[in-house]
Amino acid sequence: MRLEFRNVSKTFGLKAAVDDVSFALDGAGFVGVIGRSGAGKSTLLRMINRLGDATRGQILVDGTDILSLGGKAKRAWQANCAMIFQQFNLVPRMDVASNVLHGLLGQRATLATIFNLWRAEDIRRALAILDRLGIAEQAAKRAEALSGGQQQRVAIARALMQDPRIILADEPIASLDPMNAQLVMDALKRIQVEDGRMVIANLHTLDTARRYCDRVIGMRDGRVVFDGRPDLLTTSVARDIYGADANFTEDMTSTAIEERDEDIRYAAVLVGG
Ligand SMILES: Nc1ncnc2c1ncn2[C@@H]1O[C@H](COP(=O)(O)OP(=O)(O)OP(=O)(O)O)[C@@H](O)[C@H]1O
Repeated sequence: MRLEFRNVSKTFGLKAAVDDVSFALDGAGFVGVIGRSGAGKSTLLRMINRLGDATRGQILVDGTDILSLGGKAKRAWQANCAMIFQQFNLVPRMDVASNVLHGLLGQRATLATIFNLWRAEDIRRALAILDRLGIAEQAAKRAEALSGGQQQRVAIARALMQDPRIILADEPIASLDPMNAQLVMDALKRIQVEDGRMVIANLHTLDTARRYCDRVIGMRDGRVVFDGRPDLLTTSVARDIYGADANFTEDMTSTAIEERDEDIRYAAVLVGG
């Protein structure tokens, strides 16, 4: 799959949240979008699945401008790019399995979904996805009873239910402690590598971008100011992206955890890796 931004801008009033952005992504990979708050990361991501429209430009997916899609074609595209959010956006009082099955809303008859009548094969698939993410035993619990890291993995499971080509993640670990952040990032990475799906994640820390991404896009004031491999993200490049002064240190964007042995073993058990 080729995803190409061509001179894409999005303005709110006079403010250009995304300003003449062009880049192309070829094939599956893990792409991180970094930049300080207000740089335009969310706006960029939301245009890809048409949660927000662009003011100018084209977003080409295998040659088709997805910004020009309407009606059924637009919905089909949206089903192909699932989104996960910082605040998980689950239905808190609903059980985990039903939350996951909600990934199929729009693909199944409305009446059946209102009454929570799902096909046996859908239920089996939801449970298999939960199992893959290491949270099968939570399937019958209410979503609100789970930890943040578990809830985010439920949100990932719901996204996978759509069988999307792209997973868009808007600050997926910003509300999580470092341990749970690692579990969630490991789960996203596995999905990207094993399934060959493209993952595009807005990340608020440099160390996460370095550790998980194949490609990093750095934004500042709506513009792309860095686009390349994570190993090219030197401190001075980072300083430029974050618009920081000479006092900038990487710790300012860091959530690095101490990698104690038991943490690593625990993570491996939970994600089944
Ligand atoms: N619906 C909106 N109406 C008006 N201005 C908006 C709207 N959405 C975003 N903006 C503005 O556009 C700019 C980019 O916002 P955006 O949320 O994309 O940045 P971000 O990099 O994702 O930041 P954060 O990490 O804080 O979410 C900001 O100046 C923001 O105030």
